[in-house]
Amino acid sequence: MATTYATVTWDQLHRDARLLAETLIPRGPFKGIVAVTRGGLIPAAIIAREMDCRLIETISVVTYDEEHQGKPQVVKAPAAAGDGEGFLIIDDLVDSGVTAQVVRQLLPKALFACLYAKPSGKPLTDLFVVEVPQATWVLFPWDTAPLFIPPLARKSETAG
Ligand SMILES: O=P(O)(O)OC[C@H]1O[C@H](OP(=O)(O)OP(=O)(O)O)[C@H](O)[C@@H]1O
Ligand SMILES: Nc1nc2[nH]cnc2c(=O)[nH]1
Ligand SMILES: [Mg+2]
Repeated sequence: MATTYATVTWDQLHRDARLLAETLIPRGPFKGIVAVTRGGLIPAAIIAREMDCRLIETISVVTYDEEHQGKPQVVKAPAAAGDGEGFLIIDDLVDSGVTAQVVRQLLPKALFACLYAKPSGKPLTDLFVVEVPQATWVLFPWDTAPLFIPPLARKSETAG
């Protein structure tokens, strides 16, 4: 597990997805979007809305599966996207790049875009919005919940 965390709020995610849509529009039009589930679903929904795209396919890749000794498994293939020609692939992030590599092998003609990219996965993307250090763990809004923090004054009372 990474040593530091980067928390992404709903607002930030929405802004970053809109920024990505803005840079993607001149690269289109696209026949459809392939969302990499599950993390790519919400970014893909925001981008599809901005790009006025209604054909949404999904691909699901499980990478950390002990049963298959860590070999990535495609548990849902993107049947409607063929070899990817004219399609846009959306994921939330690339880290090691393993997921992106599997997706690209299945859809070699598609464009791969994501919101956040760590250095190892970056070469596998065509477009991303923000680079994140390799040792940082990105906390997405769906991974987190607001937490009560005691006032500083009360904290020092208990410490004293
Ligand atoms: O570059 P990688 O090292 O492959 O990591 C990136 C992938 O990891 C996360 O998905 P995860 O497999 O955790 O599943 P989820 O999208 O269902 O949460 C993230 O959404 C990317 O798809
Ligand atoms: N939420 C989350 N999932 C990941 N999967 C691989 N890297 C990451 C990360 O930094 N954050
Ligand atoms: Mg994912």
